[in-house]
Amino acid sequence: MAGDVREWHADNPPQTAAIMMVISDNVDIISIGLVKLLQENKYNLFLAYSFRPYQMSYLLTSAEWLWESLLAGPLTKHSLLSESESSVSTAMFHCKLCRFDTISIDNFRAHLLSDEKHAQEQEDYSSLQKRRLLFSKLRKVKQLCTGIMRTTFLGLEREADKTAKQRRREWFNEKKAARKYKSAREALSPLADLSYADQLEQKKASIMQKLEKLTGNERKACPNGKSLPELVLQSREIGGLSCKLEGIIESPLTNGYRNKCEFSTGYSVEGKLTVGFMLGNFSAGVTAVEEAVNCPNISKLACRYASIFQSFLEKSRLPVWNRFKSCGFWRQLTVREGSKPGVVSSDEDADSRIAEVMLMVQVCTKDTDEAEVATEFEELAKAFAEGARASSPPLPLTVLVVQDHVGISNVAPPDCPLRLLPIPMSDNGTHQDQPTNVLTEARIHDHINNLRFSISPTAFFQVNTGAAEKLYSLAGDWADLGPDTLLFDVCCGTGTIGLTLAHRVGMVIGIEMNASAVSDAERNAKRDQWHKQLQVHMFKGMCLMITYHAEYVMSSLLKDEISNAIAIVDPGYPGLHPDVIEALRTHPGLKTLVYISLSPEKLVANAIELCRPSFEKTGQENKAKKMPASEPFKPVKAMAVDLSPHTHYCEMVMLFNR
Ligand SMILES: C[S@@+](CC[C@H](N)C(=O)[O-])C[C@H]1O[C@@H](n2cnc3c(N)ncnc32)[C@H](O)[C@@H]1O
Repeated sequence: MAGDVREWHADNPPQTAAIMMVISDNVDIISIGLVKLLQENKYNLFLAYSFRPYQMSYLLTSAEWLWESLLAGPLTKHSLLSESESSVSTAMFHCKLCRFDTISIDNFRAHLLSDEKHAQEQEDYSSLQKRRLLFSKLRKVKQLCTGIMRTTFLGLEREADKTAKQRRREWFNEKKAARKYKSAREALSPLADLSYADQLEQKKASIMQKLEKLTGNERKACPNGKSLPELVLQSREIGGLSCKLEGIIESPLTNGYRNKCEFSTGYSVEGKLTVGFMLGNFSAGVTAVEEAVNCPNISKLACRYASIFQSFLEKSRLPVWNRFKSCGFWRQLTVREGSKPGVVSSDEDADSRIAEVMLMVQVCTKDTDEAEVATEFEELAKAFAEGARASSPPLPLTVLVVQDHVGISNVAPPDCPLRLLPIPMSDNGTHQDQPTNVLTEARIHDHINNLRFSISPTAFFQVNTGAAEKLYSLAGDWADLGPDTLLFDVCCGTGTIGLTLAHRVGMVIGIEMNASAVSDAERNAKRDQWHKQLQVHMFKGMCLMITYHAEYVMSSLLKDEISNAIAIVDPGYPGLHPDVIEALRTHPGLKTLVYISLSPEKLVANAIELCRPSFEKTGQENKAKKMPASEPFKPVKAMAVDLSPHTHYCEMVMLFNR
């Protein structure tokens, strides 16, 4: 029966005010299993039995009856053996032979003496006395529980007021929070079982929600008595959206499109040493690492390198990283791929786009013997080189680099020490002519709009090259560029946006905090292609890439005399710093802004600051509202761009002007 109750519970969202009646003579036996479940879910429980249980039940019941008296007629106080609110005392002694109940030990003794049948029971009299003591203790516990029940009843009444919808939502949220993925496919490609058209619909709907949210937040941000901002007024004509959503741009590839994959090391659910993906967050207690089986977004090449690394680790003398103890050696493998120029691959042969491969193995060399580390690195390079050659078709391997990171999480700072490992060319031990510990050549190349981009190990590069090309073209088209435009590429990474649009503007200034990405950007800008195409020279007027946090330099870069500036910002997850927003918003020469974001929530939060009307200060505003007097931006249009098929992520582009 306990099983039945559990099954019912599993099939039904918590019915906080549900009443459950248990009819059983074995309640004392089943109660241990049920007590936690029923208390946690605050079910309203009634018990009925044909005779009093030998032991009192620990269940918190609302009332208890003898079944016969329940059937005999209307419920009376007498027939109610236990009723939580009035705490009526229950019969404490029960004769199993003739089902005699009494609360008096003397009556019970007299009953036992009444005939021979009870002689045996009489012998147990002394044990009954002991039991009496126990029962009296239990009765106190029950009285205590009755008090708790009363409080629970008040809670139940309040709970009952909640709508079924609310309860259902809470139930699903709890389930979601407790969710642990069953497979790497579920964790990495949660939408893979939907058709691509359905995935796009889902993403579009989610972006529309964000646009509605922006309208709502702008309305809230407008002080009483002030006229509503234009975007709130115009939203009435477009279904509550803060601006029109033009649509969603599809990814050219839906399978094998990722050009960067980070594989963790660890142990699978079965305890097998694995190079793959964690099935959830470590902070949520998930530690299992599973192989990337059936994850359509990942290239076959990346999976092959993960499996070569896994075979190597099985033989290595050094341990894999232990997340609980924060110790171990081998931590992570990053596979980065560079694509050939102009190759249009299809979902079936997505790997045919790959021309160059960079492998970055993250280790923690702390407390490990240097000579042993050197030997292991040599064997690692050999394993990758041989594995790449033995694959069919052979895999490209351009750069092998080791990142030495001692931190707790695998996310290493960009200035973490890197070491370039020579890649053996063949079994006879000849090596590629590569210097060790010199990182000048630790780069692969990718192509966007037929331009070649250098990518160093820690530099950001969009993970879906084909879709990124569409994203940058859209940003360029919306930005309304001209030959005298000064284009600010804010958070420029390797300079992809600014450089792909440089031929359409007078000058590009890129701002990026990651020094090696800026060095890539400078190399990319200096290439012959730029000199020929644009007759530009670095730092002589056309393309300037600056290594700085945007918040420190934005206001000084936006000089007063600039009248034709356009900014394209792409800050990633953190969104724009308030100082950058203030600099952009308060410069009168900046009329157009294109915001690209993988985190539509952040975009919406920043958009509120960009579009909020500036009111005279009353001194009452909180810090977030202190925007110096300036003309607010208006959101003109938005577009979703799908850079991550099979996942929930979606890039959002929004055009603002004023
Ligand atoms: C989403 S990436 C975009 C890079 C580039 N626009 C592209 O598409 O390849 C965001 C970039 O912003 C940089 N970044 C983040 N916060 C920054 C800040 N406060 N100042 C300057 N750059 C920043 C990161 O290092 C990263 O390269």
